[in-house]
Amino acid sequence: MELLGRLTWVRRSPRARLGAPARQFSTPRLDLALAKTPPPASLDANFTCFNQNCGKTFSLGEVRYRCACEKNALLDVTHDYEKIKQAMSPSDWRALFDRRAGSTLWPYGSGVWSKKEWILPHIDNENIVSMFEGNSNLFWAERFGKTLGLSELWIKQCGLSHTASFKDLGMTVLVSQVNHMRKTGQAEIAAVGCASTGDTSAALAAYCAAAGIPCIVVLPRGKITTAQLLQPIANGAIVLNIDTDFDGCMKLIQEIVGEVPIYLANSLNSLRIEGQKSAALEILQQFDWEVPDWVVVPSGNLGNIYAFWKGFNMAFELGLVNKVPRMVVAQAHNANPLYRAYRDGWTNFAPIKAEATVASAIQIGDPVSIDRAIYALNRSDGIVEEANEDEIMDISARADMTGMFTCPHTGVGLAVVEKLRQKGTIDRDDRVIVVSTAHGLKFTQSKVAYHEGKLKDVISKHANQPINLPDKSSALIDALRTRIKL
Ligand SMILES: C[S@@+](CC[C@H](N)C(=O)[O-])C[C@H]1O[C@@H](n2cnc3c(N)ncnc32)[C@H](O)[C@@H]1O
Ligand SMILES: C[S@@+](CC[C@H](N)C(=O)[O-])C[C@H]1O[C@@H](n2cnc3c(N)ncnc32)[C@H](O)[C@@H]1O
Ligand SMILES: Cc1ncc(COP(=O)(O)O)c(C=O)c1O
Repeated sequence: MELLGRLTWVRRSPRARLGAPARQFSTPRLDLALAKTPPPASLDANFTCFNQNCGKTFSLGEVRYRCACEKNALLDVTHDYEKIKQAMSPSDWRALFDRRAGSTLWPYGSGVWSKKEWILPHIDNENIVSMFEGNSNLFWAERFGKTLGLSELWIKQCGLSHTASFKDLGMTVLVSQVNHMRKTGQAEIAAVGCASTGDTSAALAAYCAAAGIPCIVVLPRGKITTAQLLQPIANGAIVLNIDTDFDGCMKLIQEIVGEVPIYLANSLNSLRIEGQKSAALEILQQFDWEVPDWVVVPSGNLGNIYAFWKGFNMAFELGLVNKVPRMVVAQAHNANPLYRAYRDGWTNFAPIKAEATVASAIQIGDPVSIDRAIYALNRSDGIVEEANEDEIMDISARADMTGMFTCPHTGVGLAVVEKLRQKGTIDRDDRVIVVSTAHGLKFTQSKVAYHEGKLKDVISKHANQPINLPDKSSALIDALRTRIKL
């Protein structure tokens, strides 16, 4: 309670300092200035069974992760497209989103909450837990793109975020809904919990700490980076380190949430997908609502590929754009169950035991969102491609030498682009987006090992070592002359 009180104080402080009156969260006058026609309050969203033949719906206020049908199917948050169309024309929706992006207005300046009516329309603005996430840069990899024979390679830098991965986008939505349910007394939720390969737990811990909600994270011991482990520790989460892999942690957390009032925050929970889809809408905004040709998403549990497709498809179905890009799932060879199924013509999907990979956040062999991913790929003429350890680290090093600082997952995406370009699947003039899912600074261990030439199965062709020298200018100049013409 005390922390919740403090959050209110944080939000009030800028206005208080300016001597402004007490905070009005949903500021209708400002919203009017941002959108000539404010959307009606009647928009709403529900959980719907992902199995199209079932169609059961449930309130978002219910604690529920799967349908009640015999298939135990996943859920999807659904919106009434007719109501959205009636509320405003496509050009007015585009204008509203463009005006809000990056503005100072709570909560609409957030990249996620700037699309509130398409995400969680019903939630009270004062119950939203936001760190003004999203609005991440779309980096034009001009020099690096040329080396791959591409004129338009763009990197959506989702790692430029509060906890340094795309997980913030989904977690603001999930934790806001939990906060809303706790505040309105809709559900008894003692804590929120997740299994994680490191980034989900970091995001959950931060958003829970901001809201004053207890947080539990279940981690595969020794299989995440030091930076990722430190994040939930610093944010005061209860950190459970288990001698298993991510798939094992996922099973454990699902068993736990069935028995005690802990709310599940993995992307099995479709609320996460709703926030993550906002990054697709941002990409459209960043191209002035022109649709790119390819969007490549490094994937593990397969929630994010569906989230991106859903964002693009929503803009298409609602008439804001005229097509959906081709979606590409990029997997690490050591954790490639979807790639195997795709390669075999979708005849059979079988979970695997994922092996260790430098792309440790996607070391997942039994992806929960398998049905969502196949659905998205089938509807976007999608592709699955893989990259091995050497390919991941080699391309990451080459990209870094053109000014990036890639995490290994972004390396998987880049390696896949290189392969598809070499095969001629991607054309020279195609507009290609690689989703950078996390910040490279969370994954320094593998980068250091690469430059020291110590990584298993990797040839460090582009290793760059610091040159240790005595405290003498002549020694510096001699050393420089061995590297550049002076
Ligand atoms: C300085 S306040 C200005 C007041 C604002 N016009 C309003 O809605 O009342 C807005 C800025 O604070 C930021 N911000 C970040 N976290 C916030 C939070 N938790 N609550 C409110 N604003 C936040 C955003 O960067 C935003 O640009
Ligand atoms: C995709 S371009 C769209 C073209 C743009 N309207 C123009 O001025 O030509 C705009 C986006 O690219 C981004 N951007 C990042 N690095 C850039 C760079 N080096 N050159 C151009 N745009 C860059 C920003 O995120 C920006 O939102
Ligand atoms: C950095 C990073 N990239 C990619 C992924 C994969 O996303 P998804 O599990 O939704 O496929 C994750 C998390 O699992 C991640 O942390």
